[in-house]
Amino acid sequence: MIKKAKMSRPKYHMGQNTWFMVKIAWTSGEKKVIVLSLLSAVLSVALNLVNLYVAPSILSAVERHVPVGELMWTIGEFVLGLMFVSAASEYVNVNTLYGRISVRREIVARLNRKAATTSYPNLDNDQFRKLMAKSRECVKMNKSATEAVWTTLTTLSADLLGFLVYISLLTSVQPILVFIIILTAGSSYFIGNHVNGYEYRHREEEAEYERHMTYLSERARDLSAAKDIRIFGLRSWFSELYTKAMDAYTSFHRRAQGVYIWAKIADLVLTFLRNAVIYWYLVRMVIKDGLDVAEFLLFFTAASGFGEWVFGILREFHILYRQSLDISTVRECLEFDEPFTFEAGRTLRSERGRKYEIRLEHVSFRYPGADKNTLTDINLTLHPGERLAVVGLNGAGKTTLVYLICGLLDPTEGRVLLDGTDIRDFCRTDYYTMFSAVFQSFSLLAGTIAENVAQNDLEFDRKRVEECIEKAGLRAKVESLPDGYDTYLNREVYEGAILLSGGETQRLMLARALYKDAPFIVLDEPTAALDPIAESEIYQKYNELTRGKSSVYISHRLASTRFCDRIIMIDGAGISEEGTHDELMKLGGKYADFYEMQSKYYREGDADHGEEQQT
Ligand SMILES: Nc1ncnc2c1ncn2[C@@H]1O[C@H](COP(=O)(O)OP(=O)(O)OP(=O)(O)O)[C@@H](O)[C@H]1O
Repeated sequence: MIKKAKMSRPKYHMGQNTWFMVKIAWTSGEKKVIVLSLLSAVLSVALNLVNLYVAPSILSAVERHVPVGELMWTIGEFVLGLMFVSAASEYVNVNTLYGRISVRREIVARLNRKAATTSYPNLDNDQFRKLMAKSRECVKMNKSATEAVWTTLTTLSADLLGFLVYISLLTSVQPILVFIIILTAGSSYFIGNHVNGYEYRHREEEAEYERHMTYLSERARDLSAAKDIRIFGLRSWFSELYTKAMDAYTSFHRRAQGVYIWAKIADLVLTFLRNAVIYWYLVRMVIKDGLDVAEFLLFFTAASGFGEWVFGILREFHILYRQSLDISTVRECLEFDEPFTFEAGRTLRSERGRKYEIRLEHVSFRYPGADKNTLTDINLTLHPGERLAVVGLNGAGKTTLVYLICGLLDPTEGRVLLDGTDIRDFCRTDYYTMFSAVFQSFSLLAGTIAENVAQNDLEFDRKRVEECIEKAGLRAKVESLPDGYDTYLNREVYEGAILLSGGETQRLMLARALYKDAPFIVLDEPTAALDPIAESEIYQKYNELTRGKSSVYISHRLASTRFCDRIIMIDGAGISEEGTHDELMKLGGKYADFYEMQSKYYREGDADHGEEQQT
């Protein structure tokens, strides 16, 4: 059973979204998109009018027995007119394409900016994530709403202009004709629209059948499934499933075709009625008012064409309505509320060599939707220049604490203060400049090793990059590569790029943190992927790596936290123990238990190993 997703009302209507697109084109230096769209509409109506008048004018000249020269002149004028308008129209259409792509690209850039700079909690917010995913669909291709809307606006403008021109022509003949044509074309449109909307209304159902068939045919070809298919003799089961899916899909389309036939019949009947009425009126005018053949042809063609304009206006409004829903989605995503303050906050410049203090006052934090706090009533001061270790079991809240310190999350209760000022008052982007960090999940960009360390592809201090790579213990590896510091990372983008191991990547991230040289350094399990030798090397260098900075260090290996000035143990939502390694060992609490447990494991491991070797 396919569930229908509940559609919420769009925030912006058609007019507002059209204005939004016009404003983007205007401000992004693509004014010509607007001008060319209007020009294209005018040319399209002009072309239609030339075509409308060509046959009646020549017929009228023939009827009046004008000299051959004059007749040829009339024909020549129309041919030239048609050529000129068609060429101009083609020129405009070709030239409008790149501008439209540019406007769409501007929206893509805005979405990318939003995704990269939005407040961290938004990335965890379902509504924001859905809006972002939907928005990406709305900017993906030429036929996406943010580009195709220009075609709709152009066609709609042409339809409206054509409608006005034709209405003035036809009301001069018979106003009632105008009314009848609007009525029949309108009815034909609404019936057709309702019926043709069948596929749109059932698109989820159709997509489900398609997904099912694609899955089955892909699995049948999939190498990893090939063994099971053969060993377990799944071929006939697969065929049966595929036949069932195909039958369901065919039956869906048969149902849809059955519905469409009624739209066709309704359209035929209405067109027949409309033409019959037009013929009747015009024939009556020929008999009663002496309308000549050329005029008859002109008015009959105009009356039939008028229906097209009416139909076109309704159709384009409908398309615009759907595109407007997509544009509204993009706007809602771009305008998604930011829980943090950025430009409006106080500016903050990190001063080289200056040491700062961070204080957490009665800080509690609960993830949205969670039924209990991850952290409760934390009071903690990270003193200037202090090296603080945070330890605790899995899920105790260590990373969450670090996110609160770094300003990636805001407390649900309490405050985080930087030198006495609530960090919510600062521009958050400025606040982030205070931190160098190595998190558990890291991000390598498609660029060279040097660019990844400097986080910049334009200007960077190459010597400092090399020093940081050296400190992080990656120099030998980097220098062994043919392109050294200019070696590309990320094989998805660069052919021949290299793949670093987990430990090498972690060292690279450490080099990046060192290069940034911020007042605070945050290391969340920075040695988890390192081998014991590399890990011990980092511990030995820890003083040097964090010299002149305050640091927060998370680790599960308690032996590695001994060199920190203070250790806090997080347990059951709060800080349960606090002190130096020796103080905590003396206390004999959980820290001491865990430490003993780990040391025992290693000692026993060594003993077992030793025994094994002896036997
Ligand atoms: N985005 C999130 N939404 C909801 N709950 C979350 C989210 N991130 C973490 N949590 C929950 O918060 C708790 C603390 O997570 P956190 O990652 O801070 O723990 P940790 O002590 O760093 O764990 P580990 O040692 O495994 O890295 C966990 O129970 C986790 O499931």
